[in-house]
Amino acid sequence: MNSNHLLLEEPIRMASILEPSKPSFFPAMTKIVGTLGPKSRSVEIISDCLKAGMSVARFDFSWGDIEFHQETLENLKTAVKSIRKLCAIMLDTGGPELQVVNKTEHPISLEADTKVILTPDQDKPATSNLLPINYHGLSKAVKKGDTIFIGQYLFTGNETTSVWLEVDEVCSEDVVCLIKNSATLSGTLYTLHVSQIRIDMPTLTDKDKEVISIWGVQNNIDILSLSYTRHAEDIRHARSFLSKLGELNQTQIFAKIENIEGLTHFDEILQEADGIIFSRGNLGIDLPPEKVFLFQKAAVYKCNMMGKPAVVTRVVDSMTDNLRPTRAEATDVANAVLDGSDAILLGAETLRGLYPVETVSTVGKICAEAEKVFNQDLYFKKTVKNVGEPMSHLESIASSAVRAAIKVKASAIICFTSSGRACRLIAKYRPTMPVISVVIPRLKTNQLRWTFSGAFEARQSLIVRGLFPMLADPRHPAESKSGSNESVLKVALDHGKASGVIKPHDRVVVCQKLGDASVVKILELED
Ligand SMILES: Nc1ncnc2c1ncn2[C@@H]1O[C@H](COP(=O)(O)OP(=O)(O)OP(=O)(O)O)[C@@H](O)[C@H]1O
Ligand SMILES: CC(=O)C(=O)O
Ligand SMILES: [K+]
Ligand SMILES: [Mg+2]
Repeated sequence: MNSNHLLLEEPIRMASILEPSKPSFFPAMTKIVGTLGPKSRSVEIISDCLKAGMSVARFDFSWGDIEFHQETLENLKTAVKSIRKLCAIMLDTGGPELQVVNKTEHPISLEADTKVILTPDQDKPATSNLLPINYHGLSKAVKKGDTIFIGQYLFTGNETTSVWLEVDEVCSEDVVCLIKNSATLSGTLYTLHVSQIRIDMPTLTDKDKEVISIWGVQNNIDILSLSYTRHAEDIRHARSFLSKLGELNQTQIFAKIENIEGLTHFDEILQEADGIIFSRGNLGIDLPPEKVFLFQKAAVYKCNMMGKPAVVTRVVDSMTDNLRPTRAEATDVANAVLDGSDAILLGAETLRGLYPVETVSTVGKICAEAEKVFNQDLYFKKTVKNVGEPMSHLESIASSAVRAAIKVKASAIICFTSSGRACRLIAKYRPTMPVISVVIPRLKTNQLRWTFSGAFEARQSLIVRGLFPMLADPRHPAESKSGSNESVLKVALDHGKASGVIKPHDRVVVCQKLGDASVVKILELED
């Protein structure tokens, strides 16, 4: 199998495991995406999450309205300004998600071995034997014997509120099910999963389009997380939709793979998408449990080889209610890093969990430890081999920069870029040191006004492992490539020093263009 079965490079001294880890400014090279919700929307909590290492904020439109999310976003903006740390904004669509509609929000008790009817008639109240759902096509999609799961949105497995049903019969649009376990549905949002069926609803729903054209446009979203992506066509369609929304033609699209249909079309989806989110919450139900790891490893590997960010979800569910993850979860986070993931996405833990800040910080610490034993050497060789020859000039420069930085034990790589392309290629080779990507704004026009590029490019690299962007002053526009960019380089070095990454007498590798030539140079710092 083509996965990165990464082994530790050399045997580890047992005693070294107990040595306290060196504190570092950057919590980890692996990025953390936090879902902002009821338990993580105050300026204070958001600031603490940012300080603990969150670099992407996910706004999940499966629940909450535009006003609610806008209020949260305003708080995020305040936090970003006050602690001076960039954060990317991700809009996560609702997509073709099946939901139980319980308008009264009263708890509903379901009793094992009795029957319950799922009906698309949303005017009926939810009761112990009738559950209205938001989808008319269920009766056509299921057959007797199929298994249906109903759980609290982003259910953690800890709740006693989820229920398994077995389809007993189909009566016109209704589906009669046998309840397999007793449970009480309490809480606001319940989603329905039916394994391995095709839902004939569009991936980008009308509601999603409305949210994107209002909230998305207003807030210049950096990343669209396209829930339930099933085909490459879904991405093309979303991209064409974004392209008509002004600045959102720069928004990146991350395909969320949440079911077997998405898994089957993974290769074509990866070609079209800017990144992939392995939605293990949903996938974990659609796939047999023993197959989940296999998909993760194979898919992360493919993303790595394409140089596209791979994001893994649902790692420390138990931290929703506890200060410590289970040992299985802690190991799982580390394995996601060893597999080559770029980022970890937190769902219930930050959305409605009791310890959002501690979760970000714990996950960051586990990632940092795993990065230390990541077999970069093996990874590098595989990546070079996979690219083949002849390499493109830029790819050869990028891989050389990483190799040089490792060989001279540089403490950082500084890479100049406008499009972000060069930095991403460097990140593809998984350097063991932070890459300070200096994004040089470019003057551009839409024939109405002149603006500078760079903000999207800088924030979008916040989901790429190892990249730490810095937006250069527009008074150093890209057009001034002629000089050696000494002044910007100085700012970048100062930035690295201030953040503790670069110290006196360190070596730093710089990747930039001098005249027409792309160069990799090694600096020996004095002070
Ligand atoms: N303003 C700049 N000053 C110096 N070097 C730069 C600058 N911008 C990019 N480079 C260097 O140019 C090379 C090409 O990188 P990259 O593709 O990211 O450049 P770009 O300017 O963003 O995009 P493009 O070359 O596609 O116009 C890399 O070696 C990169 O470090
Ligand atoms: C986050 C999410 O949607 C999932 O894991 O399914
Ligand atoms: K969603
Ligand atoms: Mg999901």
